[in-house]
Amino acid sequence: MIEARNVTVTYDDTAVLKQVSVTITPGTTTGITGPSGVGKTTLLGVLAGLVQPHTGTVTWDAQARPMRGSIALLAQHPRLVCNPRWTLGAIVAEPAAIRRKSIDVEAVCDRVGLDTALLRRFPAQVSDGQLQRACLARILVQQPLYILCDEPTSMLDPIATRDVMRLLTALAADGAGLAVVSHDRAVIDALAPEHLELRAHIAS
Ligand SMILES: Nc1ncnc2c1ncn2[C@@H]1O[C@H](COP(=O)(O)OP(=O)(O)OP(=O)(O)O)[C@@H](O)[C@H]1O
Repeated sequence: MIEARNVTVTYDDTAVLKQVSVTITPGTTTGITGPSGVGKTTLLGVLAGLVQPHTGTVTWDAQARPMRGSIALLAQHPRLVCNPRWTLGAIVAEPAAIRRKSIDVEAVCDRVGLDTALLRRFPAQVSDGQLQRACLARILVQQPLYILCDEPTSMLDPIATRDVMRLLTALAADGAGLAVVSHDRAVIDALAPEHLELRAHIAS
């Protein structure tokens, strides 16, 4: 499990997260909600090992660092994190290429509802929702222990939102530990009966 204990993150002398504790457990989904700017994305960064807390501790399966390939981040704006020079096919297949493993691309695309014809295109040639599906397909290929999702449905229509929520639920049922950030309480309530509500506080 990922355990964050009494984590404080400060930017420019302003405390964004203050004494926050949360545990991400394999096979369960933990919702993280709260108003804009309260520190939800920052907390995901801490859980991913990308943001160093100023005080407090984070451990990954009792280790001081996450195991390589054990965490996948589903970004709020996939366009900002996907390499624009890579086709969707390369983006999806990279985790398998690193491990020199073969994958059933059709099965993976089918599971996330991505038309395989889009795999030849570059990120600039597909919609946000299609790119989001490619990122989900990449996560299926990676098979991480933990999936950290930042507003996973914010760019999707209601049908795509339902599909993504079903997929995330299935991934947790398969044993992944999920953290899902959303400002939408309906999404959090549907995915994660257990949730952490971050509240704005007076900076000090
Ligand atoms: N690298 C940084 N340097 C300085 N301030 C930052 C940095 N990253 C985030 N912040 C600030 O920290 C606060 C929390 O940002 P964060 O993105 O974690 O909030 P959030 O709850 O995810 O917001 P939203 O719901 O709008 O996406 C914001 O006030 C933001 O301006």
